[in-house]
Amino acid sequence: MINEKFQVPGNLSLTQTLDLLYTIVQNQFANISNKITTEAKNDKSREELPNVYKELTSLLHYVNDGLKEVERYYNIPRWSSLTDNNESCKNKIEDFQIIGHDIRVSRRNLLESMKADTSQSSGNLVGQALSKEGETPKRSSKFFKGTGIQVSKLWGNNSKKNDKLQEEQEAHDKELIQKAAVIKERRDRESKALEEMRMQDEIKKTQRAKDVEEQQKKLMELEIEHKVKKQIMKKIDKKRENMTASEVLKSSSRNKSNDTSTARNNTLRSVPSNSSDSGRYTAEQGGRRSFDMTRHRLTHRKDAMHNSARARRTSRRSLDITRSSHTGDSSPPMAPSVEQNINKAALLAWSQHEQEGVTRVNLKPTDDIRQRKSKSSTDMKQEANKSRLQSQRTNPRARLVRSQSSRTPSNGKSKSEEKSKHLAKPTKLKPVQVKDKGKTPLPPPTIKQTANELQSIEGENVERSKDSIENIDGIDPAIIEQIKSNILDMDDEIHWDDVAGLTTVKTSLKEAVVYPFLRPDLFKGLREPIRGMLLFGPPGTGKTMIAKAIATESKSTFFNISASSLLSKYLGESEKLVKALFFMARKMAPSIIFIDEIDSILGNRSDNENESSRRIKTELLIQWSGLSKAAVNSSSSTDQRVLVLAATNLPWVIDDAARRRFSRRLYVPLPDDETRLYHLKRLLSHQTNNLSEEDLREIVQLTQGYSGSDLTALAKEAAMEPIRELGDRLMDVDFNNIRHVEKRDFITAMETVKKSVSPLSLARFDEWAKEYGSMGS
Ligand SMILES: Nc1ncnc2c1ncn2[C@@H]1O[C@H](COP(=O)(O)OP(=O)(O)OP(=O)(O)O)[C@@H](O)[C@H]1O
Repeated sequence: MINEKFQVPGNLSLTQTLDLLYTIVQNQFANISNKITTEAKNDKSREELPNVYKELTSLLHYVNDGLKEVERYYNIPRWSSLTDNNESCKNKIEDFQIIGHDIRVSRRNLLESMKADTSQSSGNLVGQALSKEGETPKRSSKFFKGTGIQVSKLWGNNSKKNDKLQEEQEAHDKELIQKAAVIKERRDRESKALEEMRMQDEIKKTQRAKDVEEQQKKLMELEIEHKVKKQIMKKIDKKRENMTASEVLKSSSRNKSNDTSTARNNTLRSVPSNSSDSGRYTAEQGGRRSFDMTRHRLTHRKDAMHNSARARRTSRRSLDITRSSHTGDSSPPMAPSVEQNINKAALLAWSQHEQEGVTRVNLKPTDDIRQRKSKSSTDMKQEANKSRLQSQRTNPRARLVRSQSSRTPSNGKSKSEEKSKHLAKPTKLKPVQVKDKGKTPLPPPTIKQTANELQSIEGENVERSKDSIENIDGIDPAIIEQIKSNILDMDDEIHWDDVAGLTTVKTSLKEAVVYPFLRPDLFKGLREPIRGMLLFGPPGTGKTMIAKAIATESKSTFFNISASSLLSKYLGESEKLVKALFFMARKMAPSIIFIDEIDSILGNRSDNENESSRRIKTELLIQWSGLSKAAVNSSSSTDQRVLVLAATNLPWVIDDAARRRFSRRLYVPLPDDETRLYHLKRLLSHQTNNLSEEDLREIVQLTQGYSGSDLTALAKEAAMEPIRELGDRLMDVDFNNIRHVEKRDFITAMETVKKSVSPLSLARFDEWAKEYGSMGS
């Protein structure tokens, strides 16, 4: 290889060619270096050293010629100008200088070692070596001219055997070696600096990550601290409220004064307001409730706060009175610990009395306190029983849920009065068990009785809520108006009988929606009603009709929405509308929010989706989820009776997130023979006709694949035929003289009204129904 000349491969760039040459030289030099180490150790092979020296010189020639070839091939006038713009070339040239330095050093060392051998032996190794050197290249290179270095000087060697030349060469070698050493040093420095920079970067990165971690930790700690504080504050507040209530009760029962009895009443009122979640309500509250729940809640909360504050003031006063009357002097108030004990005892007595109807106190206070406590708890028990009985008398809903243990007979009031009390029912009620010892409980009401009572209450609610939608607190009246005019559907009354066929669909809907809405008492827990149902199928199969029929049959408020009724030209209005819609639906429960063509609102998300429709979609999904959450967290049956019912002809377009929320997906298929017959009969029932059962069956056969709406259109078209025949006589003809509709009219109409659903789309519906839905017929 060394004796050959380097050839520039045509397909490489300059840098690649330099790389190739460098790799060849590097490998050759590595081989020669190996030889030097092995041969220098072996006496016999030392004779080979001159050859090795020659190889080193040839390698220098090879590099020299190779670089000249590169110069020629790439037409490089000056290496220095090239390297100014080309960093990688510059580095490569430096690499050549370094390897040149290494080759020269090895060659010099080898020469030294041969000189030493010559002085010892008779042979002249140096002479041999020098005589074996190749010829000095004749053409000088411009290589390194800019830097004052010339290839001829860098790589050339003196083939002259005289010492002078040799010395010159050595001096030159030294110079080059020094230069190469400088380059090497600079490179080392640079790589060291680079390494340092990299290390510093690493340190900075690690430090930054640590800082972020610490900040997150601190934030988390702060959050936890905040939460804990909040919980503690809540507990303290609750305790304080309860304590105040019990204090007032205690003192009022003892003093029996007018002032303290007012405080007691107020306190009794305020207790449930603070613990409305527990679902206990007093009779006064129930009686006072207006139907407008939101306003009522706000007013009630205000009242409760007011009463509670008054109660606290009164209780403090009454506690002082009690204290002074008990001690008989005007001594300073009791030490806080004793006061706390009294409070605790009263609180415990009150809560246990509430739960069990018996007094049991676990604290062990002083005799004095014990006396007061037992007395007050007995008083409290009587008070609570009294108030409960009163509550049962005045609050029918409360009586209803409590009637299993104690039924109070009607107190002779008129039906309308009773109804008005029904309307004033509280939203959240839980059965409160009162142990009336010694009394035989009346038999529980039958399911039918309970259902009837519930139904009458709920029916009244719907009526009232429809009247009072003008002013629902918290909703912009303009939005209410929009919902009322565009969405709330109060006109159409469609019953099951109006919908032809679809028995399976009807049965499923009755089970999933109608019965749970009518009998919320039966459909609780696992049986709780679903909150999302999808009706899908070809167009005109009666999906909208079914939705309306559900609303009628379940006595629900029907909100009928579509994409157009939701889209508002004002930014952000649509979301408000959606929010208000769900809010109203809850208020007016049982309700059905029917979304026709849901694919246009909740279709698959895409990149080119319009921003406002994306926002509506998100709001709709949020509100829908909120409905489920409200139901889960609520003990009230009304909250649970809001259903999102949707219809689509393109179920496969619906977004996955929306599809998931439809617990049931019912296929509403094309009508079968029997359904078409039933539908035809219903359509013709208001039209004079001569069609026999046989004619009808024939038409049914001819209308295979017709949808419900196709059939309606066909019947309308057929009914027009006798009129068309009249032509201009139409204006004078007597109604009774118009001929009846006949089979031939249907045959003629079939030429105009054809089926609208293609077999291909039917196959697609079947496929989707198999995968995601349930079949209906
Ligand atoms: N099963 C049916 N019983 C009685 N009438 C039906 C039935 N199916 C369809 N129709 C008739 O077709 C008309 C359109 O029905 P409807 O709007 O309920 O269909 P749809 O499935 O909601 O259609 P789209 O998917 O196009 O909204 C109804 O007004 C009714 O006259």
